[in-house]
Amino acid sequence: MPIAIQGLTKRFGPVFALDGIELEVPDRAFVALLGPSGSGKTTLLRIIAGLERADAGQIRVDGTDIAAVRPRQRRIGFVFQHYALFRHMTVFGNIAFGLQVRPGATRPAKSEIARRVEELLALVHLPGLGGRYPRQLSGGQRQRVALARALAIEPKLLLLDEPFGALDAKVRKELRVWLRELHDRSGLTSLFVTHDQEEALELADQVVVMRDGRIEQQGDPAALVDHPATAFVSSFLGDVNRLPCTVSGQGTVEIAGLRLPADTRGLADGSRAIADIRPRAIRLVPAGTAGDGVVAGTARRVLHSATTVTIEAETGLSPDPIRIEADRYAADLPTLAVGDAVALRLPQPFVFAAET
Ligand SMILES: Nc1ncnc2c1ncn2[C@@H]1O[C@H](COP(=O)(O)OP(=O)(O)OP(=O)(O)O)[C@@H](O)[C@H]1O
Repeated sequence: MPIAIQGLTKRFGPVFALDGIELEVPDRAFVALLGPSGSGKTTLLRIIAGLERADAGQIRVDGTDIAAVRPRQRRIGFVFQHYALFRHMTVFGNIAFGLQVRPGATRPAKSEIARRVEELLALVHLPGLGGRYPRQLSGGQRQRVALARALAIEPKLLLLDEPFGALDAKVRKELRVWLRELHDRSGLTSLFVTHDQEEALELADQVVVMRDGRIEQQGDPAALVDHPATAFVSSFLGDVNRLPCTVSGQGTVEIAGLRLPADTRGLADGSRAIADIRPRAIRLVPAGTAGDGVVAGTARRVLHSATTVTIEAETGLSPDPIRIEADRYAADLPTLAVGDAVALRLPQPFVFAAET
């Protein structure tokens, strides 16, 4: 079901948890709400779910203002990180709960509930585990039961608040791939809260970046990564080298004498700006190489991780060394030691007005 949110505002004392949110979510979309702690993600989800009331604004789900619909009748399923399973109930009992508490006329027959629960257990890849208690399950299995419980009421809209936040990285990765498949198969519209940018970019069709109760930028993952609208989005979506620069003509910036092409629209010639360059976008070229966008430097640190090599190089372009991140299995990666001469080929940076 499509969601349309207009002017949604929520204050807690002096804090604007939400400050005039405008958001359109198309039918069947998988949308990630991404933002730092306290940016308003959970509050937005709780208001849609009916667990919290907005001070102002409107939410329409499938064209209907949900303020007039009781939470139970909204057909919204939710899975929250801390919204634990009922410990004293079996897996079966947990999943069946939403159907069993329906008023008489709309409550399915016992046999029908049993059939649905079995179907859901198969869907979340836990067949035959209906008789277990939550304590007899792993963290990942518990979250899948929580998802089956949310799906039991046949929601049109699924709200997920860091559902895998407490799980280890490997299980988390497996579950998010699986969740995306489940979303695609079931025809749901899903809103997923995370503060993990990798998770948001990998999972979602649309990513909404929030900051201080406002939407900073919204778009598909590629648009956000390739065209961050603000310095905040640029640094929030991944590691950046942030270099002071000057706008030196249409489509060019100068960083300590080095000229680079850049999208400088909206910035005045001669104005001070910042140039963001991702460590992964920098190429190491043989020392001594000259040419456009190439700067010479000296390696000051070389750090090895399981899959990458991070080099910090002093170049004179910025007070701090520039970080370069390379795939450690790249065929052309030179072996470097601290103190070696290096040359870096810089890509087109993201440029923003200097922060005042
Ligand atoms: N019940 C409450 N009472 C007072 N302030 C609240 C309440 N709930 C949220 N806030 C405040 O509203 C702001 C937004 O909080 P919210 O939980 O929505 O952020 P969030 O982006 O989900 O953060 P996190 O990633 O840490 O969960 C924060 O400043 C928070 O302290």
